Amino acid sequence: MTPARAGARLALEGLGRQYDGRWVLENLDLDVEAGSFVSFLGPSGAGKSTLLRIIAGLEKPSAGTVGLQGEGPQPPMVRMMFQEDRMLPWRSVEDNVLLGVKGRRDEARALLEAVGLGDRGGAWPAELSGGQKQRVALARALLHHPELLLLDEPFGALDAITRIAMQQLLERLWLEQPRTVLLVTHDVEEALVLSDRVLVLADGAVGRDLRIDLPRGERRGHPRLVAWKEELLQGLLAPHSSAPADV
Ligand SMILES: Nc1ncnc2c1ncn2[C@@H]1O[C@H](COP(=O)(O)OP(=O)(O)OP(=O)(O)O)[C@@H](O)[C@H]1O
Repeated sequence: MTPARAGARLALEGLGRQYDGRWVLENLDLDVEAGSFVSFLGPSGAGKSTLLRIIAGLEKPSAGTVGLQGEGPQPPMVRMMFQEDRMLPWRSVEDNVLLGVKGRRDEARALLEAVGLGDRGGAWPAELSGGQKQRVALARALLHHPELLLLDEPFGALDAITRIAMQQLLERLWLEQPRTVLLVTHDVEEALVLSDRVLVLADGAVGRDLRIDLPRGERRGHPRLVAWKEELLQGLLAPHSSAPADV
């Protein structure tokens, strides 16, 4: 039984974004419950990153609104994590976690411990593996106690084993601390294993909205998960054959 969770509630209404007269997102309506873990799949160019950037406030929509309701009256804290680590190479790992933050060194150390890098705080970014750098990026995002965590292909550059380890880490941290998570991924299994809900973006809107009600921990290899994966892959492959320019 999943406990009642906090985190930000998200409401998108009539959201649209156009570039050079072409609508990448169009009239998109979406409600995301506080504390839920939602993944976005979709063919390349479907607008997944654009959507996350708009929700993060890094980009303005051409139409519609983004409604964010946090736990208190103030706007919720939102943090975004990207595929590349975006660390400053001349600062230590610990100082990278503390980027833009005064003090709170003990908290940064505790977070590095939580992501399995308790002994690497004094290292330079160049001394870390790709997976370790993404752990640092996760610690840096979590230091801000985001009520909404936006993850844009955070494990896309990692090998398959490291990727599964990172998925497990992310899930553990999410179960320990309530927050809303939106994950953009190309990995259908990653989406199905981690999410309460999987959304497929296609033609500027939500084409598929799947609730994953299988118990966490029993998902990998579960027949229903395998069937969903097959179905989603078929759907994702279909548009590619008719629109090779978007692949
Ligand atoms: N700043 C921009 N100027 C012009 N076009 C843009 C800009 N940003 C994104 N686009 C276009 O918008 C569409 C959606 O891009 P976006 O990066 O959001 O897709 P995506 O679903 O995240 O793709 P991918 O899975 O390949 O990362 C693409 O056709 C892209 O070329």
